[in-house]
Amino acid sequence: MASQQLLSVPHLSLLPKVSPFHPSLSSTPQKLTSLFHSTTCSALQSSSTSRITNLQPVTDASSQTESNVPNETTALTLRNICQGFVPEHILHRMEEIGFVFPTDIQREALPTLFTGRDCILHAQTGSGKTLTYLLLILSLINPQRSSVQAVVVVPTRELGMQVTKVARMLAAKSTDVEVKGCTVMALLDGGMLRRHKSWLKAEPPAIVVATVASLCHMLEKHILRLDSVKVLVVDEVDFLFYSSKQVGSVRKLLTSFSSCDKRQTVFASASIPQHKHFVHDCIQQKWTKRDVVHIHVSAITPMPLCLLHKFVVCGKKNKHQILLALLESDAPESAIIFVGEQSEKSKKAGNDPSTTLLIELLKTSYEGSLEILLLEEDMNFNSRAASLTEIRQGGGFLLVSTDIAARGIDLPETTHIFNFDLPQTATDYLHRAGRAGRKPFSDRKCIVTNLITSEERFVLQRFENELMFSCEELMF
Ligand SMILES: Nc1ncnc2c1ncn2[C@@H]1O[C@H](COP(=O)(O)OP(=O)(O)OP(=O)(O)O)[C@@H](O)[C@H]1O
Repeated sequence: MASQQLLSVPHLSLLPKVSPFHPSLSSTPQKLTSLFHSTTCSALQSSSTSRITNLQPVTDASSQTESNVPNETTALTLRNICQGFVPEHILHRMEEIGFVFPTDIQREALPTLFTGRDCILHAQTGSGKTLTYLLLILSLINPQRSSVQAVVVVPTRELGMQVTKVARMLAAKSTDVEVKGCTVMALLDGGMLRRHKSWLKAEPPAIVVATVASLCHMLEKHILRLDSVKVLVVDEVDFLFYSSKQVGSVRKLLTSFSSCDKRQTVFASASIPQHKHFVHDCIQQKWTKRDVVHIHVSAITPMPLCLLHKFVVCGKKNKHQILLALLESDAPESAIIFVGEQSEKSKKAGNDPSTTLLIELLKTSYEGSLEILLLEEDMNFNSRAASLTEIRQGGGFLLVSTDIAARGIDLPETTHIFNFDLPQTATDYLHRAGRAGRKPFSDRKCIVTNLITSEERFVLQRFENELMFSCEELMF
């Protein structure tokens, strides 16, 4: 069967076409083994033991060491993996930003991606999937060509802005080398589409980061064409396929607006439910080529090990007071408080949404120093952008949000997550929790606390079973 064929050991020819001067070949044979081993493991089975140090028991969130940083003299670097594929000035920039050692997904996926194969990047939240696919894109772009050569599709404007920022940082024009930088366009819902139309016609950018609706609008109006696209990335692919209303447009994008034979296709997410089925669909539906590789890192522990999970059983009436008490006792450096979306029934009844009530409570009763911010779907795009900009300007924050902040948003300062309302599914729990613990080489433990009623205990237990983590009860 096709899917079995995919998961078999790759041929030696799948090894990256490394130049004889590649540093990985110039030193020890061990390094060649390491590159091959990564590719083999990834296509064969789930792997990754690189965070084994995190298995040690911990007691609190304040033990802040950096002991997971690889040994500088012996470890494989991102440069080792990318040299010969990614232009030197981009490697230089990458190191300047601080990306020196590969995370597990980068080490395992990049060699396979550089061979040109379609890949499904399936790795924990905060594991560095964005840099993985951006390095592939930057290895293929020709900045001299005036055409769209790579497209990254994202589910929300916020995630799109974040990916654009990282892409622009890496692809910026180099000052000391005569190399043209490549342009990155953010084609996102709520943006100025008229201005983008003129830009696309006058001088097409090399990379487009887009939300589905805005991208399809441009394609349908023939303002943008995907003929010269070498790589198409769909980030948070399971969300776009299974949870959003845009699945029809995503399918069209993958099959009608472009053909999988003419591009390299990359899907990324921390959660791909029934992934074997998904791989099968990818081939059957021609979303990818037949030899697509599913690269699954940390399959046994989908939940990052740096997260500690707790719960407090409380009544609906004293939830607010419990939250205030937790904020005082835990003293987070920065936190996200997730609240469920208001139901249609509650809206019709004219009730205030929980987010508004919570913000009011915090503004009047929270005595800490963190800045209180709100992010939810119903806000206009400018207010949404303002909230995230304020966060990114530094200083501690207390962000009250619906699930709009649950996917992809990277706020590495976040030390605590509070589920004021439980999420709907285990997958949603995974992504909410994963907004904390986003420093790949840090040993820092972050805390996820759930405020639940006694009837919700079994729901949380189900999430624990499904995601293989355990939650400790806090007594108040
Ligand atoms: N090689 C690296 N060295 C140091 N930091 C890195 C490296 N790669 C990525 N990071 C950092 O790790 C954080 C998480 O990366 P990223 O946002 O790509 O995670 P992700 O896998 O896409 O997570 P999610 O599934 O939640 O979207 C970011 O702050 C990023 O800058």
